[in-house]
Amino acid sequence: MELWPGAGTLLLLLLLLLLLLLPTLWFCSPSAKYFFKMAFYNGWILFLAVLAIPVCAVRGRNVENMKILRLMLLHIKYLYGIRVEVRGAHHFPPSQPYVVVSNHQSSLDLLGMMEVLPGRCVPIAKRELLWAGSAGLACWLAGVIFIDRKRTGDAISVMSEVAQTLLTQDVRVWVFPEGTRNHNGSMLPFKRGAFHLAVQAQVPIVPIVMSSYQDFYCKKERRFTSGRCQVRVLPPVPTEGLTPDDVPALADRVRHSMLTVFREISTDGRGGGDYLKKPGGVGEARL
Ligand SMILES: CCCCCCCCCCCCCC(=O)SCCNC(=O)CCNC(=O)[C@H](O)C(C)(C)COP(=O)(O)OP(=O)(O)OC[C@H]1O[C@@H](n2cnc3c(N)ncnc32)[C@H](O)[C@@H]1OP(=O)(O)O
Ligand SMILES: CCCCCCCC/C=C\CCCCCCCC(=O)OC[C@@H](O)COP(=O)(O)O
Repeated sequence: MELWPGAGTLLLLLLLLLLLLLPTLWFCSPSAKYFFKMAFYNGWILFLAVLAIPVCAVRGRNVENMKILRLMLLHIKYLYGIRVEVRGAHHFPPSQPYVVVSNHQSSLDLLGMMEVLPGRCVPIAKRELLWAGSAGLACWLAGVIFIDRKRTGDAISVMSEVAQTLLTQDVRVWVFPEGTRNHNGSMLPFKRGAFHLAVQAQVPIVPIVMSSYQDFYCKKERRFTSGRCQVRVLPPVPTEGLTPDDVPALADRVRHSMLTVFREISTDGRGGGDYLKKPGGVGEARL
């Protein structure tokens, strides 16, 4: 089935060109390596999405398709020499709906997410991702929930519908409560939608912390080498009996516990101690 005549060939030629350029990487400047690696990361994901679409299309839009996307993305960490260590996976509640909240540093979060993604768990994504070519269609087929961050009312009604779906279809949801990628370490203030969602559905919140990528990746410094990242699953936070009035305190409490763990498991980009603990460290400057 020729999806888009010529587009697939074009994409393949682009990938072949990128692979041919690979050996020249060793003689390039660090920033050229950064750009090449990020271009290949997005290009490779777009290519994998082209392969995933016909397989996912068999079921149509279905959260079970997230398994296919996960299987297709798991190998990428090896291509980039990123060791992902998972701790606390036993905290995931067995066979029940819940809301996962995790920090969001970069599109590399995909690697840690895919490492621990529970079954029937779909991310909430910005609407722009729907137009990201084949990746958008693959996400749509996998049941990814899209929200328009610029229209709070619409986003809130989408999230309210999700609260029903969680229970009626035994689905879990993965939210990045910072609402955007945070390249500077620490954690941005949390948006409250994920917490309203969990309270409306009266399901637990499972906080997940991905350690800082400063050791091997920094967008500002155009640095992208190999390294390691820890994905820490924290104990579930119950929401039974909570009401919308409890949401601000709940969001702050979860963010505080995640920030504490983020500091514990993160080191600075120069292999030194915890870059957030040093006086005036990036994280403290932002607290
Ligand atoms: C192989 C192919 C590749 C495939 C890749 C596969 C994986 C793809 C992965 C892709 C990963 C992509 C990852 C990405 O794309 S990350 C970017 C998208 N994600 C997000 O934006 C995070 C989710 N955002 C939210 O939850 C926000 O809260 C929303 C958007 C809903 C509003 O945001 P806003 O900016 O307005 O701020 P606010 O939170 O202070 O809310 C304002 C007010 O509204 C109240 N309120 C909020 N919510 C609710 C509610 N539900 N019921 C009742 N009330 C609610 C709230 O209490 C507050 O009122 P008050 O308390 O001040 O009085
Ligand atoms: C990233 C979608 C925007 C259109 C980009 C077109 C090319 C995209 C090519 C391949 C897409 C790879 C899918 C990566 C999945 C993770 C995406 C991601 O991390 O999006 C950033 C989003 O969390 C927050 O966006 P902002 O930090 O507010 O900006």
